[in-house]
Amino acid sequence: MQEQKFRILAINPGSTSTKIGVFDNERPILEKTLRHDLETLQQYQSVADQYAFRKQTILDALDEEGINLSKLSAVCGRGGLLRPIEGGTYRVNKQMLEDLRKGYSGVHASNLGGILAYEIASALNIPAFIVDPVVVDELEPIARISGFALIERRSIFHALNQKAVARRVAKQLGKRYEELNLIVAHMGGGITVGVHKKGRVVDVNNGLDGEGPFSPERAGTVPAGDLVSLCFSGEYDRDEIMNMLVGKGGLVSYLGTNDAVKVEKMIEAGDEKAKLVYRAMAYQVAKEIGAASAVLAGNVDAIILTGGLAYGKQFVKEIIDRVDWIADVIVHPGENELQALAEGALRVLLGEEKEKVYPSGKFATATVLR
Ligand SMILES: Nc1ncnc2c1ncn2[C@@H]1O[C@H](COP(=O)(O)OP(=O)(O)O)[C@@H](O)[C@H]1O
Ligand SMILES: CCCC(=O)OP(=O)(O)O
Repeated sequence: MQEQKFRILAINPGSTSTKIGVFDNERPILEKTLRHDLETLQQYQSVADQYAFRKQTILDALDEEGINLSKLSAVCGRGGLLRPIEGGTYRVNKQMLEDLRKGYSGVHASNLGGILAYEIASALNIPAFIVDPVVVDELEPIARISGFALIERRSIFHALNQKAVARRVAKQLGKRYEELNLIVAHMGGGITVGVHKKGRVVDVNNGLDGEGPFSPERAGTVPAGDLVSLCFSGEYDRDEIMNMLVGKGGLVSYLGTNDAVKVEKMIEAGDEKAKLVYRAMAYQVAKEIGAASAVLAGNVDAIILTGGLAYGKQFVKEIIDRVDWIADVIVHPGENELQALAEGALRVLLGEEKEKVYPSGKFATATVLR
């Protein structure tokens, strides 16, 4: 029988970039990172306001590359802060669009993924999907306890890339993902460290707004009492404080840039503050990996470092020096999200997997305290 052929456009809006890919089945024919500098993004009041800018940037890039939109079979976007759901491929529907537009579980660039996919796909009369959104929730009950009864820990992380890279490493090791205990540190605009226990992410820091290592643009865990004092100092409103934690935290707050490549240049030029802060970011990632190894009681098959920051040789070395006593460290710089999006859509188009209907599972009617 002749192989079915599908052309899929994958769209991955991150905090500092929009990545796009065009795939013929699983074969990439175009992959492009459209970087957005801080000044450009800061012109927009909210992530939702960036929609028209990002859509035009995507369409211009496809046009420049000579991609004929009418040849597309489907568009797949990275899913955002929806209701918590199990992993899988979901068709973009009305409820999903509503939740993405209002930021049901918060605001993040990936909220635009499903919206951009839908808008581009519906003009072409083809389906739009999302795969493994940032709200994939497989936490064990013990991991949900925060330490204060009104606040529950939430699973918000780089689910798409963490799972895709973990599967790739399992294949390299000649095992199934479901057989292994892995710690995956995704280090991009945000940083999340996931505990993958036999194929389920049973614990992970909420990489969006206030847990775990600081990142190029996020504050991560900060001392709670001091944060409360800042909130009630009378100098800042809620949005300003949230912007400090997400977008203007981390490297941005100390060094004025979210670009680790620039920070490395500052260090090369002898900037001692830049060196200290950059090393501190690696130190906090290593600490989080140590904590993750305790969740697995030390039974760790491998530690995986991935995301844009994993290209930084010195940064990666700082982490490895602190954690390689736990398990072998495997470095997969960058991410595999576009490929993972395309493959997720393809599995459904080929009928290998059933598309899931949003919202689903035990969280379908969940309300999130915010
Ligand atoms: N070669 C490199 N060396 C060090 N850091 C890098 C390199 N390439 C990208 N980065 C850094 O990785 C971060 C972005 O990671 P990425 O995974 O692309 O983020 P996101 O998808 O969240 O926008 C930025 O701080 C960027 O400067
Ligand atoms: C919301 C968790 C995912 C995340 O932080 O993505 P970016 O690093 O792309 O901002």
